[in-house]
Amino acid sequence: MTEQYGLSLGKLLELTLAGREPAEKIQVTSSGIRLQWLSEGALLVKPANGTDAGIDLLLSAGIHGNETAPIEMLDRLLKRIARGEIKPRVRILFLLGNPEAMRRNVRFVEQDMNRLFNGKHVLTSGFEAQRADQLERLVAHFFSEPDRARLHYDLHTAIRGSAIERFALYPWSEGREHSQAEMARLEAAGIDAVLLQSKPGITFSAYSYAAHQAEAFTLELGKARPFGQNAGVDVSQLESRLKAIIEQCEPELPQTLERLKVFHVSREIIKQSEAFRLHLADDVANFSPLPEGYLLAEDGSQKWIVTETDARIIFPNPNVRPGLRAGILIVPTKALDNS
Ligand SMILES: O=C(O)CCC(=O)N[C@@H](CCC(=O)O)C(=O)O
Ligand SMILES: [Zn+2]
Repeated sequence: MTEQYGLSLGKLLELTLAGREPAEKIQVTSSGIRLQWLSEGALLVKPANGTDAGIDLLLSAGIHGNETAPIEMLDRLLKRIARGEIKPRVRILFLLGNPEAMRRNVRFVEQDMNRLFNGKHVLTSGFEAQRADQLERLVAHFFSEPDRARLHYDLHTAIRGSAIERFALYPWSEGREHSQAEMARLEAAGIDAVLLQSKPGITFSAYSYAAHQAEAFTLELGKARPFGQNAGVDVSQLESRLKAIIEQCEPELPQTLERLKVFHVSREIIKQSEAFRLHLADDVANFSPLPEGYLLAEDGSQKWIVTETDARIIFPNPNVRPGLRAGILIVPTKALDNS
């Protein structure tokens, strides 16, 4: 196939959705960029000889199969690489997390894959557990080269609408500080808020962060919609920033955070049993403020009453399995200008 139409490995998404393996697993563009199919939904891109800037960039989407806007964005970036329009100077691993859930347009098939990392998949079995294991191995291999900068953006969209549309969750690990420079980069990528975690996590970004010392983020980019219906999800600023990182032509980042809103987790609401009741309407958006004294949830004799000043709720979801997070109570870390 000519480069005008792009190398056929640029069709990672089409191949993955069709459940097809490419006949040719390695292809090289005319400028020496190497594309390698690793397994279903996994493609490695290497810069041409002598152009590698020493950065390993992991771009993942589709960990939840019905969160399609970021999958479409990665598809656009990869196709531009395969056409020779974008010339990477960083190694990139493209991962489409849960192909079967993507084909069915569902969040997951058997269980939420974004609760199966950092060792959790070995405690269970089934389709998503095997895939989480495979993704961890792919990432471990990708991040095994020494003395390189490691960056992971795990891209999502949310079940509910959000008062703050684009936001990041920044994992936590003992002894590490959240990087101001990375937060400035998020701001430059059109992310409006960041939520700092304060305990170890079991999500995909928490795995890269803790197990491979990558700078890693879950990015929430709008509301989840089916393929082809994402005109209302604006990822343009992030897409331009990723292109700039890939080509190593990023405009200089500001030294201080200007408009990024910073929150930290006050408490996670963990559903204990099927008696769990959440006292929030389905249309309450992420980041909605909750008044002090508000009875947020009950589970048998356990009650979650808001005691925090200026608390907000994100990801309220009473339909998770017992033992899993049914919402996060967050509070602002610094004075908020526009809230
Ligand atoms: O909208 C929701 O309720 C969930 C959206 C979503 O999938 N969010 C991620 C966040 C991952 C993290 O905490 O870093 C998730 O719940 O897996
Ligand atoms: Zn998600």
